[in-house]
Amino acid sequence: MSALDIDITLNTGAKIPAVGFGTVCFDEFKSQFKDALKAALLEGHYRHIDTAWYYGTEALIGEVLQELFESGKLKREDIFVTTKVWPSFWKDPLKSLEKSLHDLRLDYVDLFLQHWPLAFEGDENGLPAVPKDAEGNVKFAKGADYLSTWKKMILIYKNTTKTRAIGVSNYTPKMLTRLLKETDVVPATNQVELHPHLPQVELVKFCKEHKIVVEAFSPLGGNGAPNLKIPLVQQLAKKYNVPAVDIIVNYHAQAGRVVLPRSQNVERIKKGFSEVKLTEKELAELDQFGIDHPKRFINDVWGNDLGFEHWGQ
Ligand SMILES: NC(=O)C1=CN([C@@H]2O[C@H](COP(=O)(O)OP(=O)(O)OC[C@H]3O[C@@H](n4cnc5c(N)ncnc54)[C@H](OP(=O)(O)O)[C@@H]3O)[C@@H](O)[C@H]2O)C=CC1
Ligand SMILES: O=C1O[C@H](CO)[C@@H](O)[C@@H]1O
Repeated sequence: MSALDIDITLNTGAKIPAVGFGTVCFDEFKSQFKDALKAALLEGHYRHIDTAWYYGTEALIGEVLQELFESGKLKREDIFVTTKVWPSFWKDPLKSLEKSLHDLRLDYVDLFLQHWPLAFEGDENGLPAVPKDAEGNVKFAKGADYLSTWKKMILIYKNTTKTRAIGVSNYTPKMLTRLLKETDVVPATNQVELHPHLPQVELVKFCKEHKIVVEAFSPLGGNGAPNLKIPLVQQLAKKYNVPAVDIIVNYHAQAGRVVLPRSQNVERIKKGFSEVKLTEKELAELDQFGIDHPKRFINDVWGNDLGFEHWGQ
């Protein structure tokens, strides 16, 4: 059995495959990106793509999807596609979504996320993506409220067919509490950094209580996959006779979370991930590891004032 076959039900009733293909791609790997994605969809049997306007990979994804649809190797309904609106597009999430759909060559996405609870200055095309002043400080949009983007996303969700669900990313429980109080759509997901070094136990509990599916980004700890070296992860990999990456993937999938590993290595992608039945005790031990050894790997400067746990380590 493959972990890639596991589905999770969203609060819309739709199913989201528990494992999604992460599509952040650094420039030096862009030439390999299409081959990696094709391998993921055809040989790795991924059914879920996690992307964003910010990643600059949507046009490449669109080329691959068009080719696979036209050749009959894949149908639109076979895959779940997520995109996100970046803070520099905070005033006009519809324009951002339309740009993403154009590049992805799709009529709709399955999930549209607010990438960060932030608003940056930016022109009508969301540029520059990260505006900075002469001293190099990020230029936040003065007087902007991150919930205004969410409210506009609600209108897109209710009044168009361009997305089947909406959700958020990088929200804390405090921000979600405010969102739930002031608006009438519960986000389908909250995508956050989450792994055995950062189990975010309180956030996970909050989301479960409010039927918000948690999506774990940077599950391997980003470049170099440092989380694969965690002794407990290695120990469990030995016990179950699987690669360490399978322990990380199942840590999330088994707990009802989406997990978004990234790889540009075709051989790794083709292997997929076995389903491993970790015990409740082992899941709790993986959480406890992070409580004892908290570490966040994605420390983008614009998140400095968001009040995240263990920021800036
Ligand atoms: N909402 C948000 O704000 C954010 C969302 N994300 C999403 O999450 C995705 C994943 O997070 P990201 O930070 O990109 O990275 P990951 O945590 O998935 O780590 C990627 C690194 O792990 C390596 N790797 C992958 N598989 C293996 C393996 N089996 N053995 C050894 N090394 C491995 C990759 O190298 P190689 O390519 O050589 O395999 C790469 O260096 C993103 O692509 C994006 O879709 C990420 C950050 C923020
Ligand atoms: O989604 C995202 O990816 C980048 C790089 O990891 C991060 O800044 C952003 O939130």
